[in-house]
Amino acid sequence: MRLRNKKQTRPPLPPISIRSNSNTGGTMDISTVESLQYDFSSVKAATNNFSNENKLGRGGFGTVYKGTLEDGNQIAVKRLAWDSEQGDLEFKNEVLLVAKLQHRNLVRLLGFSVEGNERLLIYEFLPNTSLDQFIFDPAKRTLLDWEMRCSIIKGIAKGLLYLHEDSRLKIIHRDMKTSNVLLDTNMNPKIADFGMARLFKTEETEGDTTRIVGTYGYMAPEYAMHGQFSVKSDVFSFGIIVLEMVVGQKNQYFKNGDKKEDFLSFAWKSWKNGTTSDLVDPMLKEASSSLKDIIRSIHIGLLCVQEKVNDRPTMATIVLMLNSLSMALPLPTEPAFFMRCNFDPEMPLLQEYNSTTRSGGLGSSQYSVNEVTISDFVAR
Ligand SMILES: Nc1ncnc2c1ncn2[C@@H]1O[C@H](COP(=O)(O)OP(=O)(O)OP(=O)(O)O)[C@@H](O)[C@H]1O
Repeated sequence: MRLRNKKQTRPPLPPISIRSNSNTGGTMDISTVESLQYDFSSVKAATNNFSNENKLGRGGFGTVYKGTLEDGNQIAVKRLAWDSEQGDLEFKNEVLLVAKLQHRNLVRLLGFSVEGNERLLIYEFLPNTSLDQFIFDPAKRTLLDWEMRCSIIKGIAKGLLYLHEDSRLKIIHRDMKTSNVLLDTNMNPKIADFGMARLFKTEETEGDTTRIVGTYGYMAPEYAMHGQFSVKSDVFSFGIIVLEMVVGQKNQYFKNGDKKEDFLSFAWKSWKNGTTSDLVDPMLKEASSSLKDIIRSIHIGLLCVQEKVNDRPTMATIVLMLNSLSMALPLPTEPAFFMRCNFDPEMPLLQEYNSTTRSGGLGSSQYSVNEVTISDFVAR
């Protein structure tokens, strides 16, 4: 059941004109807006006044709370750290567009609430939280056997394909990472935070931007360094996720016994030396009879993180590669970031790039390898 909407308390809003990248855009009437609009005070009550006990986590766009509606239904409420100049109407336009994107592998946006400067997004609640909390946790990781990891990888790929090609809009996620993949009760993956670049009024079409939304370690170099984003920068991030799923470690560095090595460098070195199985999570190696399939996933991951943007496959091709084990795969070329030689694991990955490629650049100390979302900075 939906919370009481604002029909009785607000003057009617004008019809909203929907902008769309496709030809299917049109004009949406007031009833559509109102069906998605939640009453602010009811959401506040559902989250117990945005209490700390209900806090699920905090990301680059704001804080997420668990909420329980009067009828007992659970929701996740993202209280946006709103610094955009975007007006109410434009915000509502964008929410309407994003809410229309519905797919089994996307977190469902149920609605929104606006009150003064407050902006809330209301999502379906996913009790198993995010993939990072499983794959990087030594105990929980054991719950993810190869079959499950493979099905999660395929689900993420399908969700991204929908965003890139199959939805009415062409959405480039720009911040794909394991913490943006939520898991439902059946461990079906659902991509979160898609459309945030739209809502925060950063440019959404392919091209150059001076406003970077993304997380170090997952960001394609052309995006991190030059603000150039495309579906292929999402493919790069997807490749990192695939590798992390197989390796069972964050992409910061690879723990090779007592040694720490740069994640992608080690992956590439192992591939070149024909020792790719060294990368595989020992837990998978012990339990699985599908080492060949696991190595194939590493192969696909390496194709996604290739330095040359055009060499990276599209999500459509990746879905095919994942589903058709007999499909021949091209040989990967060197990944991006591989040129780093003297790897210092304490040094954030892109600091080197910042110091060499950005004049003003980022305040380096506040950025870590893959923990921080950069939601808005002027790069050049
Ligand atoms: N719909 C949801 N259901 C359950 N938990 C959620 C939901 N959405 C978010 N969370 C939890 O809240 C945490 C914070 O989410 P949020 O998307 O704000 O941050 P993030 O993904 O960690 O970072 P970023 O903003 O950089 O993407 C997530 O890690 C997840 O555990």
